[in-house]
Amino acid sequence: MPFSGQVLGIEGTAWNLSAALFNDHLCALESDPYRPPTGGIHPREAAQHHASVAASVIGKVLDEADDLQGIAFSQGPGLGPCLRTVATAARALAVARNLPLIGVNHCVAHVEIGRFTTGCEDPIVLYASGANTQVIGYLNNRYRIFGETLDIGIGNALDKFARSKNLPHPGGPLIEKFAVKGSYIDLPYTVKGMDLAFSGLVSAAKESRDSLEDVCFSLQETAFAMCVEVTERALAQTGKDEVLLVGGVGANRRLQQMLRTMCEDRGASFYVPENTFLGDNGAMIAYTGRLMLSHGDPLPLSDSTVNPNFRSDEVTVTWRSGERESRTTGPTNQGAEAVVTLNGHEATKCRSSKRYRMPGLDHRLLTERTRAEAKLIVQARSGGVSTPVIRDITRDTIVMEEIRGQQLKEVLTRENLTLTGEAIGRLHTAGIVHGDLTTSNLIIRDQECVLIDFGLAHATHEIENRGVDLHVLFQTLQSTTSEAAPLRAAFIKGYTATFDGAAEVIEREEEIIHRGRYL
Ligand SMILES: C[C@@H](O)[C@H](NC(=O)OP(=O)(O)OC[C@H]1O[C@@H](n2cnc3c(N)ncnc32)[C@H](O)[C@@H]1O)C(=O)O
Ligand SMILES: Nc1ncnc2c1ncn2[C@@H]1O[C@H](COP(=O)(O)OP(=O)(O)OP(=O)(O)O)[C@@H](O)[C@H]1O
Ligand SMILES: [Fe+2]
Repeated sequence: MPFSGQVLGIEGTAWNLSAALFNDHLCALESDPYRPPTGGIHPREAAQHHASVAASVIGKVLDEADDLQGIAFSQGPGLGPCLRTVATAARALAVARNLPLIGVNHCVAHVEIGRFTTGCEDPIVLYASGANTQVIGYLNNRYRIFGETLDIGIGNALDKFARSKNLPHPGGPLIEKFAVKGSYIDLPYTVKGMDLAFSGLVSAAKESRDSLEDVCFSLQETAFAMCVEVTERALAQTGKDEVLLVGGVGANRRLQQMLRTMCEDRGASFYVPENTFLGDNGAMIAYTGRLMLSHGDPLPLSDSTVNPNFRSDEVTVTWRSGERESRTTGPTNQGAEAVVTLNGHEATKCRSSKRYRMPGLDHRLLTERTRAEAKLIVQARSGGVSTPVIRDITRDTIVMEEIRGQQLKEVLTRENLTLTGEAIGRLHTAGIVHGDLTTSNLIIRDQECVLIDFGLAHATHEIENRGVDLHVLFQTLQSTTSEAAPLRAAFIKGYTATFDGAAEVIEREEEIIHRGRYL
């Protein structure tokens, strides 16, 4: 029998105390945002705000209830004091009314309300909010994180910059206004595989002596181009053909436009919910809570402790059927950033201009990456790493030997992961990091692992960069197979055999996984 009845959802992970009532449609939604008088969000003050308005906000929504069946709340991620305030209110209500309690993952809720309100089915999600910047896709009953920020969320990055210019919180919408009158200047662009970092960009923007309009414009252009690039990468890797934008920063028109352009050029569909459902809101919690309850996921009170670092891939999704069949790729390999044509002997890799990004940025990325790629392929070969032989190079094109073998993603065995570990160990010994270690950039041929796609590679001995190399690979394994752990162990075996500094890098990779995102 289909589930009927209403679920109350309470959201309060950071700036917005919001409650909603969901049946098979939204019945009521009330919010009371916290606005810091100065500076950014102060967790304790925000929690005090939530505590002082909760009764009235929730009360108004409950006035509309006539068939209440459950109480859902944001269990995490978010700011500890805020989460605890909301959880306390939710527990009290559930006990008083003898109703089931449902602990909702806030990130999953952003995705679910986005799918519901736009009607998309199986998208690659760009979740761009204050605290989070993630590229998410559904696989084997979980929302997998393909890539994410390695330091701060994009919204926090924008807000930090705005604060440094004495603009009030939240800075994102104001930056969007100033940007309208700006022109493009170069700022640091940091993409590592499907991960991103914003700190360097924010520091450079803060220090820039150009006009506020120009810096706001270029900050947006650079940060958004980074997000669109990793989203396109996830599309190319998974073969999915829908993109969904969620999170508070999703309200930005320029970000929406850039994603729409990228999707048009790739033949994918772009979806974005209306603003009410983009930033934090109670409706997303009520809706997702109702989905969970109707599939039998209530939460015992003893398990209702909040989790400030709750990640989307920790949730088993009980309410969705499998992902849709992926599209098959055509005769040319249209990767995320280049078109590669193979003729049986040679591979011609031509980097494509991207309409979504500024011509200046586009030209810079194409030239820098083509040049760096050719140079590092040659250097890696001299360090004993198997790579294609380079035959020719122009501004945006490299002609190289075609490697005839199987992509690692097609042959994910322990033996092949050990071969991969050996190759990466040699690469790191040679002082090079690959920068994009996904399983389609590793080709297994004649009992060896050949490395291709050095577009994001660089020469460095830094442990952090090596750690990120491993992290990108392990994340790909995590998001594409159900037996990531033994494959990871097999990789480490090979890596340790060919690289003296392996232990330190493996330790760093573990640190990267556990690093908090709420800086
Ligand atoms: C865990 C949870 O607390 C957190 N929530 C959160 O970050 O609030 P959200 O409502 O999703 O996003 C707020 C961010 O969204 C930015 N923002 C809002 N409108 C914007 C605009 N037009 N352009 C750029 N940024 C904008 C704000 O500057 C702020 O940084 C999250 O989802 O990560
Ligand atoms: N030298 C080569 N020999 C054989 N196949 C190749 C070669 N270079 C590239 N390819 C094929 O083309 C695909 C795309 O190449 P590459 O990864 O270099 O481009 P890309 O646009 O950077 O892709 P992505 O961003 O998705 O990693 C590879 O996954 C591989 O299948
Ligand atoms: Fe959020």
